[in-house]
Amino acid sequence: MIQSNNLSFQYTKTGQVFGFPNISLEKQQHLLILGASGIGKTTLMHLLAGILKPVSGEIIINQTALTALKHRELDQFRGRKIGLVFQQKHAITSLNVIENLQARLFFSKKPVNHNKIDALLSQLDLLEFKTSKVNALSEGQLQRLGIALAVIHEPQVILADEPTSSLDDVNCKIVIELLLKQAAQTQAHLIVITHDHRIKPYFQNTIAL
Ligand SMILES: Nc1ncnc2c1ncn2[C@@H]1O[C@H](COP(=O)(O)OP(=O)(O)OP(=O)(O)O)[C@@H](O)[C@H]1O
Repeated sequence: MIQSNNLSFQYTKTGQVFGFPNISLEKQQHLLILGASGIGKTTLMHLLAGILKPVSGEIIINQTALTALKHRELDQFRGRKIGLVFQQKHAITSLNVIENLQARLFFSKKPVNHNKIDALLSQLDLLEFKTSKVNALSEGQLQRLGIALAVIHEPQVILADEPTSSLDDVNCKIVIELLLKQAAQTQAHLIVITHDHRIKPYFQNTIAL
């Protein structure tokens, strides 16, 4: 269950005040958040991930009020319960594919299960690149690694920032279907924040910023 009420945010004391619509998702429901460039989509994603603290309002994820957590508790909560698919690829370039996944599990304090890692890499068509260095991967492979890094620790919420906007129609379909499949496998909520209207048909719940 995810709920947000009366969320607002300001980057600086005299800067623009961002107000966000309330979110209410029941178990396993997904959400598409649409909005034009600069409207505050990434800001909202960072609030939902606990990276930014709202000026007012509250966010509750499966009985935990993010807004009541202290800095360290919030970091732990994010590390264990949230999976982030970033706009920019964020794998560690000095490590290979499997080492990146192991590092992610280490930071989440989750055990390394090699069968699970192989199964995920296989689903994402990355198994043969398991020992490849990140900078040897293609753009599409890097994007799929981004998804693997977001879901390997089986988060309760997958937050994806513009995962499809730079993709052609074929790859857009592949990526959104992969994200939905991963969410279904771990019974996670999937929240996609984007200006890409092509993925609207995949979501029952939509909010426009
Ligand atoms: N760290 C920051 N300090 C001050 N202003 C910021 C900061 N980050 C973002 N902003 C401003 O806040 C507004 C919203 O930014 P945000 O990145 O949330 O928009 P967005 O809807 O995700 O845009 P895009 O689709 O172009 O990525 C923009 O005007 C941006 O310049």
